[in-house]
Amino acid sequence: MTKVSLDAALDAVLARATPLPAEDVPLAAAVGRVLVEDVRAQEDRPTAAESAMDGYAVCSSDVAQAPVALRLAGESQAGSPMMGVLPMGQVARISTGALLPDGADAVVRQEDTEPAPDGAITIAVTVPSGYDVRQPGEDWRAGDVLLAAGTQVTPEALAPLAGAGAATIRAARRPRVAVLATGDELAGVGDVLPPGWVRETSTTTLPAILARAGAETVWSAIARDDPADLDRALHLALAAAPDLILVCGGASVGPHDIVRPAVAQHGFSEVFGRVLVKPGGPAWCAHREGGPLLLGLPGNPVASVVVTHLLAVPAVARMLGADVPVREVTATLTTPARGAGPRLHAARGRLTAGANGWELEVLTKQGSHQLTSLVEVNALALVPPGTDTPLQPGDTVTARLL
Ligand SMILES: Nc1nc2c(c(=O)[nH]1)N[C@H]1C(S)=C(S)[C@@H](COP(=O)(O)OP(=O)(O)OC[C@H]3O[C@@H](n4cnc5c(N)ncnc54)[C@H](O)[C@@H]3O)O[C@H]1N2
Ligand code: MOO
Repeated sequence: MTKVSLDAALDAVLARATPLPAEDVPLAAAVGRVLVEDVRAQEDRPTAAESAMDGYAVCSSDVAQAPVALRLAGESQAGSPMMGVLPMGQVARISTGALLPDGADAVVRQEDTEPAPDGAITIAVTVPSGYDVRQPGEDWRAGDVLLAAGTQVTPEALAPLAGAGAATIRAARRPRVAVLATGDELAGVGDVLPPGWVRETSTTTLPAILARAGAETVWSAIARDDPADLDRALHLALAAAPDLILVCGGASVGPHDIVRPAVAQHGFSEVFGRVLVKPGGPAWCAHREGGPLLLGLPGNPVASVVVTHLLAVPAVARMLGADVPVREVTATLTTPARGAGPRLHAARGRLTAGANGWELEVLTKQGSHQLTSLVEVNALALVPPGTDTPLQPGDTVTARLL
């Protein structure tokens, strides 16, 4: 069984996590997807000169001697432009976003006008040409690349995509994940808890973490520590055509840890067998030609969460075609942080913005069976291997954001 550093484990996982085939994605479902093609604007934005304010479209030379009363020629509303040309010496009522009539070159705001006798309008101020006018193409020109291939779509970027007429985008499809929890002692969240059993947490938690990363869980189940049950569950998991399988539990060295041989029977070969990280030491990885990738997660529920963040989330990012983001900051410890001998210690912590930069509190109850710290955790303190003396408050540590 090969034991590797966390960096080597991540390299091995990423080497086997390739971007998935592209598909057309409706805009409403595009957040988190990574573009495989540039998105170009279909037309200029704005398409023509339009008003930035509610008021009156004028010819700036007509109001050079303001105050001046001018005849009202008509109205240009957003969506219903004024037809024809604005006659010299006249104004047109205009609303924000309405097309500027031909012959006008500026807008006077409503507040700077007053009604005058006979339906005329008194313009109280002078305005230069172009005043309060949105110029055609000032946002972008037809054909401009708005989002380049490789960009990951954010909720905010939906506005320019929609504004540019991109009803669909081309992006790698979402990774499909299967999650299998194993153990005779696992009870469902709503079940009566028999003595000696424990409520199963991973089939709820891990899909949620991976959904945030952009994956969809297409299958999940609990299997018993029984070769036939496990074999059947693996058949079903594979039938769901996943790109990534997470198998939780049975990773360690006990007599009921039968997952590795069961997986091998399905044609998988081991990529690595243990990782020098705490929690998560028994994490392992297996692969078979043509996929899927399989990550074996330690049963201890916190270890499975930590390994999902450290290895499965980057794999999902790579399958989506994204750069694997390094979301790390240097933080000052407000509590001690222990090392874990030759292993990297990924201690659950709470990162906050202090007066002098990021501060990290290592949370209490660091046992990998203890769920309490997951209520507050928002970062992992990465204490390097070989840290024999605990780090102290005031020392700095690398914090990985979750
Ligand atoms: N002799 C050794 N014993 C153990 C070692 C070791 O190196 N030598 N490693 C320890 C570490 S570290 C971990 S982590 C666990 C991992 O063990 P397994 O992957 O075989 O997990 P299980 O034995 O099946 O379960 C461990 C623990 O977690 C609970 N569990 C399991 N699955 C779930 C789930 N889906 N939801 C909630 N809780 C779960 C299970 O009831 C056990 O309490 O091994 C140590 N032992
Ligand atoms: O490393 Mo285990 O994964 O501590 O609980």
